Amino acid sequence: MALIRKSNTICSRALKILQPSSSAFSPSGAGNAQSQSVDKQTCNWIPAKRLHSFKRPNLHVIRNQLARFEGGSVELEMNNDTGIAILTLNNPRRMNSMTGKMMVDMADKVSELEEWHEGKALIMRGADGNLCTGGDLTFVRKALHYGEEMAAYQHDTLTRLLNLPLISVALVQGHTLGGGAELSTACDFRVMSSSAKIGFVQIKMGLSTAWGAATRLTRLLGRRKAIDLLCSAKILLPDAALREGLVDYVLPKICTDELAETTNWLLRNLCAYDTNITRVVKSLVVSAELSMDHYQALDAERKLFGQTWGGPVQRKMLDANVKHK
Ligand SMILES: CCC(=O)SCCNC(=O)CCNC(=O)[C@H](O)C(C)(C)COP(=O)(O)OP(=O)(O)OC[C@H]1O[C@@H](n2cnc3c(N)ncnc32)[C@H](O)[C@@H]1OP(=O)(O)O
Repeated sequence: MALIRKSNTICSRALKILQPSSSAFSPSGAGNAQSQSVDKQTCNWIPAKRLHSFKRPNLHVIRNQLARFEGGSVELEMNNDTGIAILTLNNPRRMNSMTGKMMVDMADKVSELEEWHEGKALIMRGADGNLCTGGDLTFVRKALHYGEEMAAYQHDTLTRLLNLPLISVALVQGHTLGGGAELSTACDFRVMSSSAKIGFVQIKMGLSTAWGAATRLTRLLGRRKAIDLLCSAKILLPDAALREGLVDYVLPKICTDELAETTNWLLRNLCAYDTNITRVVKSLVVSAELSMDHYQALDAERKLFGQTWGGPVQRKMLDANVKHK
C-alpha cells in the first residue's frame, strides 16, 4: 500500500512539475539560444554556458558534499597531434560505477576540455573493459538523502560535455548499465563492443533517470523508443542496440584494440576535416538544439528523480542486491 501511495504522489506531483514554470534551474533566456555560438571574426567557439544564463543550484556547495564520497577517479589524456582526447572512468573493481569523487573529477575534466582549443574529438570509456554500471552502490547507499543535488551536479557536467565543440563518442564496453547507459547518451555517438550490453535499468531499482537520459534519449530516439527503453529496462546486445539507433557502430568481433579501432572510426568518418571548422559545425548543431528548451526538461527530470531516490522501491531493490543479468 505504501508503495502505491508513494507512486500516486509522484505521479500527481509529476503533472505539476511538467507544467511550464519559472524554476530555479531554467535559463532566463532560453529564446536566445540560437543567437551566436560562433564568433564570426575568429571562428572561436563560445561555451554554451555563456549563451544561457543558467540559474542553477549552488554547484560549489554540492561539489564539496560529493567530494566526500571517495573512491575511483576520472582521467583525461589530450593529444594535440591527433586532436583526440580520452576520458577514462576509473573504478574497475566496481565496474567503473561512479562515486561522488568521480563526479567531481569528471566535472573538472570537462572544464579542462572546455579550455582545450586544439581538439576535435573526445572518446569516453571505462577502465578494464566496462564503461560504467551507474552509481557506485556504496555511494548510493550513503547518499540516499542527496539525490536531487547529485542529479543537478551531473546534469551540469553532462550538459557541458554534450555541448563541447568536440565530436564525442562513448565506447560502450562490457556492462553499461543504469547511470552508465545515461553517460553514453551525453556523447554525440556510441560505438559498441561486440560483447557489450547496454540497458537503462533504473526503473528496476525503483528510480527514474538520474543523470539526464530521459531528456537526451527522447531527443536522440524519439518518444516511443525512449519510453520503451526506459520503462522495459531491457538490456540490449549490439545488434538490437544498432537496430534501435542507440549505437552507431559495432566493433568487429575480432578486435585486439577496441580503443584504437574507435579512434580510427572517428578519424575516418567524423574527423577527416579541418579542426576549427569541425568545432564550429559541432557548435552550430549544439546551438540549434539548445533552442528546444533543454533546461526545462532537465529541471522536470531532476525533480522527479529526487522523488524516487531514497524511496521505498529503491530501498527494497538495494536490500535485494538485484543483478541485471
Ligand atoms: C544512478 C542510478 C543507477 O545507476 S541505478 C543502477 C545501479 N547499478 C546497478 O544496480 C548494477 C548492479 N550490478 C550488477 O547488476 C552486476 O554487478 C553486473 C553489472 C550485472 C555484473 O555482474 P557480474 O558479472 O556477476 O559481476 P559482479 O556482480 O560480481 O560484479 C563485479 C564487482 O563489481 C561490483 N559492482 C558492479 N556494479 C557495481 C555498482 N554499480 N556499484 C558498486 N559495485 C558494483 C560488484 O559488487 C562486484 O564487486 P565484489 O566482487 O562483490 O566486491
